[in-house]
Amino acid sequence: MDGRALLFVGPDGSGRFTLAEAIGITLHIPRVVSYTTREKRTKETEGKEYHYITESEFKQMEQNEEFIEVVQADGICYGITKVDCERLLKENGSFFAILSPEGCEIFKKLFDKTLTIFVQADKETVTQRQIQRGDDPQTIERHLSHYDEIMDYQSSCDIVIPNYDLASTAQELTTRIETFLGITHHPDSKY
Ligand SMILES: Nc1nc2c(ncn2[C@@H]2O[C@H](COP(=O)(O)OP(=O)(O)O)[C@@H](O)[C@H]2O)c(=O)[nH]1
Ligand SMILES: Nc1ncnc2c1ncn2[C@@H]1O[C@H](COP(=O)(O)OP(=O)(O)O)[C@@H](O)[C@H]1O
Repeated sequence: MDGRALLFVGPDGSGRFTLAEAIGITLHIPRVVSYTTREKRTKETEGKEYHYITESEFKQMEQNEEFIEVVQADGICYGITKVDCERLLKENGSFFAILSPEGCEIFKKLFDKTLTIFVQADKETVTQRQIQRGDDPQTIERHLSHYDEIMDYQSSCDIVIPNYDLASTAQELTTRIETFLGITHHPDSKY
């Protein structure tokens, strides 16, 4: 596909969603929203974090070949549709996605220009953030069981960014994404 896909990957709780949202607002780049069969959590909103669908709806969409890629993790299905990617590329020329390493590899093959951004934080930090976010203990344990395997993927990414101080991480990442997108600023510009 002709267009630029910015792919966020990293361990759960590292801050992928937070950074993608913040940078998306600054640079006016939308995020492609995945479909999932997992239940919507109380704090989540349909169409914001995900599109929540049943397993049979997911199967039907898969049979109709609507997905550009699908992944199953811990019994939950996730997928991104071709039509959503095409629409965002037509409207904006680029989009963000939050993906597993497998999803990133598929997108790398399908898109002309991809930038893989690995958001990194240590195990203690991601654990604390998930507790604060209100994830239940089983979910945190499930996420942590994938931590080491996901960290191994950083060597395959274009950018590896540690996320501790949110403001400075967002600023550094914005600059690096602007370079990738070929956005230049007037030297006197404050932003
Ligand atoms: N390949 C792929 N991975 C996805 C997609 N949507 C989400 N993910 C990954 O699935 C993981 C689990 O999602 P999450 O919302 O945290 O569900 P939880 O594990 O139940 O808390 C995330 O860490 C993402 O990396 C998708 O459409 N494709
Ligand atoms: N640099 C940071 N400092 C402190 N808290 C952060 C930082 N980045 C993200 N968070 C918080 O940590 C939690 C996990 O971030 P989130 O973006 O949901 O992670 P992910 O999408 O990688 O699972 C959220 O509650 C978020 O507000």
